[in-house]
Amino acid sequence: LNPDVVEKVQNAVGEALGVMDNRLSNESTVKDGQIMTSQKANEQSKDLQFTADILQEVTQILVTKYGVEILPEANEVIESMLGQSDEDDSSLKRKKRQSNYGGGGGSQSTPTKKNCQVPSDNCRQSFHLKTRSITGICNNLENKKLGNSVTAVRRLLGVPFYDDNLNALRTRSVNGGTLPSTRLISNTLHDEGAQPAFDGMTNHMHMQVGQFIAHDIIFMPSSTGSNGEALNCTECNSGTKISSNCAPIPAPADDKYFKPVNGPRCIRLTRALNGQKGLGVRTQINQNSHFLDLSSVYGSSDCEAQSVRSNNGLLEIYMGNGNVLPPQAKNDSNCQSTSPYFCFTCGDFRNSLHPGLVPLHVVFIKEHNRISQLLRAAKPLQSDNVYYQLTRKIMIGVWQHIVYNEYLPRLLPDDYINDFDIRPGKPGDSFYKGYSSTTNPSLSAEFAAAAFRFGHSQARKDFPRQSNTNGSLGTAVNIGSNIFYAESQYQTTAGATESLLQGMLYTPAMKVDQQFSFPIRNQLFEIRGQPASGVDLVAVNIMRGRDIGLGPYAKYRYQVGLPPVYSWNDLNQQMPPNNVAALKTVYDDPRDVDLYTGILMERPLQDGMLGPTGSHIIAEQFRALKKGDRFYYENDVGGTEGFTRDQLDAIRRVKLSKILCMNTPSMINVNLQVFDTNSPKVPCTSIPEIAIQPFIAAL
Ligand code: HEM
Ligand SMILES: [Ca+2]
Repeated sequence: LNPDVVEKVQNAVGEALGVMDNRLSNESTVKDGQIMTSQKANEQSKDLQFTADILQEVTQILVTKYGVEILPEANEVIESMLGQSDEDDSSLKRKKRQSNYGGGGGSQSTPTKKNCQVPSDNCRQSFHLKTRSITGICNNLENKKLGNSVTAVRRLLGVPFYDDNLNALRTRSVNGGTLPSTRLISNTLHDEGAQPAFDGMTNHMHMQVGQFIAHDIIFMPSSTGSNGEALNCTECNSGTKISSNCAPIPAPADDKYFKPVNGPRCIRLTRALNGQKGLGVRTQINQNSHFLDLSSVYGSSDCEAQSVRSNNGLLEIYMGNGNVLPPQAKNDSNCQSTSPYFCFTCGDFRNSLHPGLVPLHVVFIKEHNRISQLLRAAKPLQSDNVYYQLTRKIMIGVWQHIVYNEYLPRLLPDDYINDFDIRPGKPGDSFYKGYSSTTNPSLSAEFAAAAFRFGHSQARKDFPRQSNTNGSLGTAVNIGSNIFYAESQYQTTAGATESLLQGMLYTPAMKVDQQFSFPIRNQLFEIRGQPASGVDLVAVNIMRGRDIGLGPYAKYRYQVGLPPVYSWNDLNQQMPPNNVAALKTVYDDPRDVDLYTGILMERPLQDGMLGPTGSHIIAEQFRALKKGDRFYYENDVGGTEGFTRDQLDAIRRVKLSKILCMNTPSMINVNLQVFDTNSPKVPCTSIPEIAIQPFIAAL
């Protein structure tokens, strides 16, 4: 190490700690729960943030003084200060504690009610050859942290797009002007208008399963204050006054919903948590295991996994007035409904976000318990863990099959399914042979913050309740006043979770287009009786893209095989003329268009819901999640315990509609095509349930 660089780095660290301490004294935070959020950081993420924020500050100081050229050498110095292992209580971390860091604030997302036994991270142990870990560790035997929870997201173009190339949100037009506020973009381009367009074919269940997939594979936590509490990023000047991790969105002066009060009004936004591990660019993390492994049911940390388990292989449930619900989260301060209508504890913190989500959690918990009980009934002498692990393995296989066999084909055109090799086999087909330990399964930032948020366009303004005969049961539950309110799940006379579930099967989703329903654009996280206390999810999505350094739409066109953009006319091939005209009214230049907006403005491909850019980013991600997952259900990887041919065939015959039937007592008939609003209804009994015998044989 060059002593000169060592000294420069040490000085910069000292200076950075001073800056951070100074900021600390200005930083105003609020107690957990006072600001409703879905992106709540757990302790492990918070711990990363404290170091990362300092590293980012050190980077700024060094770059300002010596230019970016110093970073590679400076990084070597930092590495030696941080020590080799993440777990080390390195000198930088100790310094951070001395300077008041180290975070208090308990967390509901890491419950401590049980002793959590963390499996060894020695990937050679037989556990890891047979069993998919909860966190994702050792899925990849060569690079054990690949796809693990609390690791970085991937960037499709390799680099982020920041104004300073390091950390600062993109604010400038290619013409030198300022980019439009994302709320202005939302108002101008994404308002629903007078005639909301429903999807002619696809039901609301497709939306709901999409979100369940999202909550399995991506959880990008928001930054917290240095005491571990939530930042209050509501005021327009909070980015300078409160924390550089605030990025509030200015509302236009003539905004119809977020009206000015004593001056300009902003929509709150906290920047995604920075988890950079060295000097250089800001880096966002995924707090869930990246793999498609039902993290939403089983959790993404070992403690979280324990907190949803019961005994005899079962998952915990709560019986509310005769209805099965997930266990109650009595200490969840984020929950807006109060005793006795608590929100719930599931593998994913966001489970009680809105009324459509809990019913699906219930179905998967019940299916786990149903299968586990079948196994135990057949071979009663095994341990809790044996039933749990085998059931979990079956459930994840079934889930992956549903995603690749039923969900994706409705979203993506056939040629994308073929080109990206994401079509699952049929019963009798051979194993999948494409596993590759060099494929990075991690979530791409572009998928997480743009492409896969297409589903927000499918969300209706409400969740109608329906009986099995298609009759309406009570009034529809609207979204706007039910974000993190859980009463609707307890309303037995209105059919509790079951009527919400059936409502999603029998009512259409909104069409995937640039329009969003009113509550999505105005009432996310709104507190009842306090209009405009929430956020605009569309404005947030676009701003999130700038926050995490997504490039503008035009930058991705080459990657997805489209010609470059120099003028507005170059967009005509992929976008209807009306959409290009609309874009012109808000953006200065076609090369400024944000990725999320660009994706939604494209004309959908034939047999698909999205245009070429969204379809490509999504297909690429699901290829990575298949090819890069050693435990992908169709695999036969030497040394890894997968499924036998009989077991695989049993899974390949599973249909989501049957799982909904088996776990919804009032359901007698079901859509033959589960995501088809107009599908003929058939008796549940006419669809076979999973053949359990091949799995019992393995016990
Ligand atoms: C009523 C339905 C829904 C609501 C209210 C909702 C709400 C939200 C909220 C509040 C966020 C966090 C935004 C942020 O802070 O950046 C979010 C993120 C996200 N949503 Fe949704 N969502 C819904 C449905 C869906 C659907 C159907 C999909 C996919 C098909 C989806 C995919 C995503 C993804 C990928 C993220 C990013 C998650 C992360 O980075 O952690 N959502 N959603
Ligand atoms: Ca996962």
